[in-house]
Amino acid sequence: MEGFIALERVEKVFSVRRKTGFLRRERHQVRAVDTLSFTVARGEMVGYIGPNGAGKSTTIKMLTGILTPSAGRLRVAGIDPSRERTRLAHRIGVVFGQRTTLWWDLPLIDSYRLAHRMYRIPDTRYRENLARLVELLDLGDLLDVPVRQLSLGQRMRGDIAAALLHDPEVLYLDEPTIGLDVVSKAKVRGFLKELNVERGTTVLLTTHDLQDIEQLCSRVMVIDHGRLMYDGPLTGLHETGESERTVVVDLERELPPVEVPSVRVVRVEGPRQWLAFPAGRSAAPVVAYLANTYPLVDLSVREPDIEAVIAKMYAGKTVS
Ligand SMILES: Nc1ncnc2c1ncn2[C@@H]1O[C@H](COP(=O)(O)OP(=O)(O)OP(=O)(O)O)[C@@H](O)[C@H]1O
Repeated sequence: MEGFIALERVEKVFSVRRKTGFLRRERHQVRAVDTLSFTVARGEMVGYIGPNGAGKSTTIKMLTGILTPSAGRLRVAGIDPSRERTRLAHRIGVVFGQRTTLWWDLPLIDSYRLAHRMYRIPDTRYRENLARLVELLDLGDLLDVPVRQLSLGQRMRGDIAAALLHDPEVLYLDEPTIGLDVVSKAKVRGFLKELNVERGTTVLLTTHDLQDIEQLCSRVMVIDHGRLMYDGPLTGLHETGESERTVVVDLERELPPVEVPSVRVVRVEGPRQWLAFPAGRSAAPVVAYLANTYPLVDLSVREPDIEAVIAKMYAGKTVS
């Protein structure tokens, strides 16, 4: 089993009690993660996405050692997380967008001082890292502000710095841009990109915001019902989801819907027409046919909306 992060047929089954009647409860099992196998190479930045309840958080919790797998084999940097959780903690950083690890009532800097001692970061390294993170994440004016007074975007940047003070080789990010405004999102994304390129930090990113994935990850894994449904480049999702690309044509004048083999006209508005065809096919023959047959003024090809593609995948097509 190779890879900096490696899972081999990992399972996590929860036993839950369900109320089935007055005073009656039955035990039943929830298979949150089901024979999951994948590897992530050192320095990769991978998106880990799926609908609510798909098993993403459970996977991350097993990767940090908080949860022990029910079956299978799991390694992070050669370490078995649930057996050597403390040793692993020095090599990984975790950011949960919906929960802060910072001390709510204390100034931001106090949480960093605590991390300094908790991770036993050598003094010089701590000072260097703090200075670099404060600069890159624009935290200079915030260090003396109590965490509860920070805006969501400021707090998120504060949390990211806290997760990186001890120079982790792996960073798990769970919804790092949730609730942030456009400017804060751009800041966080810009920083993560730089971190990955300059430090070679391996990043596993869970998000519902597909722009995070589009802008940061060349590889994406889609999980549903605890199983891996797709693993590959983001562009490949279009084909998997059997979505459609759209050609928008501007004709010289209003005309009846154009007729192009294997293409549907989905909308006509004056001289402008919208044509749809399967995303997996090349646009070249469609464009050539249109140019030879109709009086064109302009033409553009639009890629399918990724959210729609994923929604289609979730609607029942299992692909591996
Ligand atoms: N401690 C637990 N006890 C019982 N069931 C659990 C526990 N933790 C998670 N589950 C169940 O396991 C499944 C996967 O949950 P998980 O939190 O991993 O999903 P997720 O993909 O992270 O979802 P979300 O996007 O909503 O955070 C769900 O059915 C959930 O109810």
